[in-house]
Amino acid sequence: MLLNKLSLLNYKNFETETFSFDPKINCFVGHNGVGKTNVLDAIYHLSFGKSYFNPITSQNIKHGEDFFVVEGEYEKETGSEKILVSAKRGQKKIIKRNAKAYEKFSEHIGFLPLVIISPSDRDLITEGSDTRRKFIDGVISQGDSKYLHTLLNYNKVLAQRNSLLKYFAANNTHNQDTVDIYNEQLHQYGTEIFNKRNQFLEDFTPIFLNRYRAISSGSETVSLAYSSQLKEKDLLLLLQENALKDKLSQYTNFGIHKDDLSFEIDEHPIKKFGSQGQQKSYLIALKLAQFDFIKQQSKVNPILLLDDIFDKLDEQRVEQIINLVHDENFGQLFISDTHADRTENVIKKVGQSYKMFKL
Ligand SMILES: Nc1ncnc2c1ncn2[C@@H]1O[C@H](COP(=O)(O)OP(=O)(O)OP(=O)(O)O)[C@@H](O)[C@H]1O
Repeated sequence: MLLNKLSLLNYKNFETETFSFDPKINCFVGHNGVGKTNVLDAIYHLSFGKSYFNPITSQNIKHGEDFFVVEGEYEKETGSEKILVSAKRGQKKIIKRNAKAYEKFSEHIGFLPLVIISPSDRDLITEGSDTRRKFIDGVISQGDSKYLHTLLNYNKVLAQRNSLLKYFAANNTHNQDTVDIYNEQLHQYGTEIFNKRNQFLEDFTPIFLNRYRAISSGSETVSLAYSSQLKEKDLLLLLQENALKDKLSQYTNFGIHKDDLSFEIDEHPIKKFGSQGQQKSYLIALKLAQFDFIKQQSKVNPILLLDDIFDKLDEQRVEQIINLVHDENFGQLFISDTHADRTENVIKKVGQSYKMFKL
């Protein structure tokens, strides 16, 4: 899969801009704030229908403008594809594939597999469990559209159940039969998601450990574990047994919305005990494993975006990663960096075709 051409109109700091890409390596270089990350984000937008960095659509429209359009021309094994994402202030975003609008954005997820490695990945270690659940969901969804659909259903029922609990508390009333209907639905969707997450971790962990070993030369042991209340008990039982707790807290205390991943190094949480370098290596191993996993599932090389790589990696490690595209294993690579010379020196060594874009 290749992205041949990208056109931007009023996207963040770009008014109108068109880029024609190299099939292997593309580098965006320039001073801070010129829009290097924004170009990568536009490419991300075409795969996921949203920004990786700023989920508020209106803030992705250029200041003072009314709308943005991002358009990409791809070459897939099945033929060429034109994907367009557009947003107008106050209106619903539109995603079109070959001029036909998607009814549901979820149908588009996984069509253009993509992995991004960015300094903001550190949120996976530092932020709450929500960020880690999003990571798991993102990886699974790219290869399993039914999973995303089930997850959306689960979240809808969960929101309804929470509103109902609040409504009962506000009106000093309670109807367990209605709660039970939601319990059944949460149980059905939640168990399906739990099973898929569990299976995913089983498949993904060895891939991740392999990647970490390769990056760190095996000097420390790391682990990745999935924690879920559903490992202890069936969700329906948990919901029934904790009915009073939910009633008092006006909130659903049990379910897959409480799942988390634990990241450990030598059996201690990496957040507290990992050095900065170890944390970086852990995150890169996670992302490269994501790449391997999606590739295994979709049988295509995902597009790889490396944002601000030298912020995250030393020169040797960048070279090591860029070398990966030398193999047939990797597909098209997009890189952003502040120093043109530094990036070009590393890329030249790889001996692949490349294109530099000075912004
Ligand atoms: N909606 C918007 N309208 C206009 N400009 C915007 C909008 N959103 C972001 N920007 C501008 O985009 C620029 C940041 O772009 P970006 O993050 O791509 O920079 P960068 O080249 O990657 O910089 P760095 O090297 O510091 O990472 C800032 O100048 C910011 O003001």
